[in-house]
Formats: sequence, structure tokens, C-alpha cells
Amino acid sequence: MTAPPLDVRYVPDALPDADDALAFLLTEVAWDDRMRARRTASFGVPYNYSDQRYDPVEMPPRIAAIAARAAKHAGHPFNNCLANRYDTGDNTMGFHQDSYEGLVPGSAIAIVSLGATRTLVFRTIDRTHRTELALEHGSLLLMTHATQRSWTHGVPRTASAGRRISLTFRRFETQGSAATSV
Ligand SMILES: O=C(O)CCC(=O)C(=O)O
Ligand SMILES: [Fe+2]
Repeated sequence: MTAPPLDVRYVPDALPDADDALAFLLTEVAWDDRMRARRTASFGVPYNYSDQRYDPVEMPPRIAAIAARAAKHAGHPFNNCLANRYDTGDNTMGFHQDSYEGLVPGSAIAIVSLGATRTLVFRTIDRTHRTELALEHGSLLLMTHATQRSWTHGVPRTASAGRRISLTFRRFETQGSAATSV
């Protein structure tokens, strides 16, 4: 059986100042400890998932600059950033499909990776196909809605992995943009 299309685009070295971005995130961000598997932080319009509520927080200029770079690759802007902090290889993200509820139709979801390389595993929902991508420091990954329909993805436990932070960018419909698209 052939696998459904995995509609992702991987851009290595998408971020020229990745070291500075990582230092900023480690020192300047207040990390949320409510989840067991990893720490999180949300910027921009709030993205509420897994029963976690986040307050709207203006994107700090450094995050906004990364969002702008991701936007260049995606071809549209992003207004939310959910950051995931994996301090050790024991920090994980379980297999899931990213919800498109409230997202602008046709928009991409972007993952910017900083720090240690971790593996993003894709698995079809029926579990008949599996593929892996190594997400390197300074890279960008773009995923489409089509990918979320047939595949799940997750970041499994990895023995002795170093610290990694991922920034996931989404484009939520805001009242203003919804009004103008009517
Ligand atoms: O940390 C990662 O690379 C995965 C992030 C992710 O899948 C998500 O935030 O939905
Ligand atoms: Fe995801």
C-alpha cells in the first residue's frame, strides 16, 4: 500500500541568528510548567489546547522577527507562536494531529528548531507507514492541513539528547481578518 502524501517542506539553516534566538529563549522567557512532558510558552493570539489556556501576549520583537522569516517561507503571516522546551531527552511530545480549528484555511504550520537535534516521527493514522525527520538547530519545517489529515507526528523520548526548543507558528483567524474575508 502506498503511503498518503506527506506534505512537508524542510528548510535547514533557515535562521541565521539561531544561537542568539536560543540564548534569548533560555534567559528571557517565563516558561509554563503545567504540562508534565515539557515546558511551554505562548506568544501572540492565544492558542488553547490540551486543556491549557494561555493569555494573549504580544510577540517579543525577537520572536516576531522569527515569525516574519517563517512567513517568508510559508507565503503568509503567523499570529501565534507556541514554544516547546525539551530540556532533556525525557521531554517528549506524544503522537497527535495538529488541530486546524480556528486556523486560516490553507495556512501552514511552521516548526522552527533550536538547540539539540530531535527526531520528529510521522506515522499514518492507521499505523501502516512511518517516517522520520531530524530537526536541526536553525531549521524550519512547514506542514500543511493535508498532512494533518492522514498523519500524526510526535517527538519521542531520546536517550541523552541535549536541550531543544521548538517554536511552532500558526495563523489563527482573528475577528478582523474573518470580517474582511466575508
Ligand atoms: O517540538 C516539535 O518539533 C513538535 C511541535 C508540535 O508538533 C506542536 O507543537 O504541535
Ligand atoms: Fe504538532
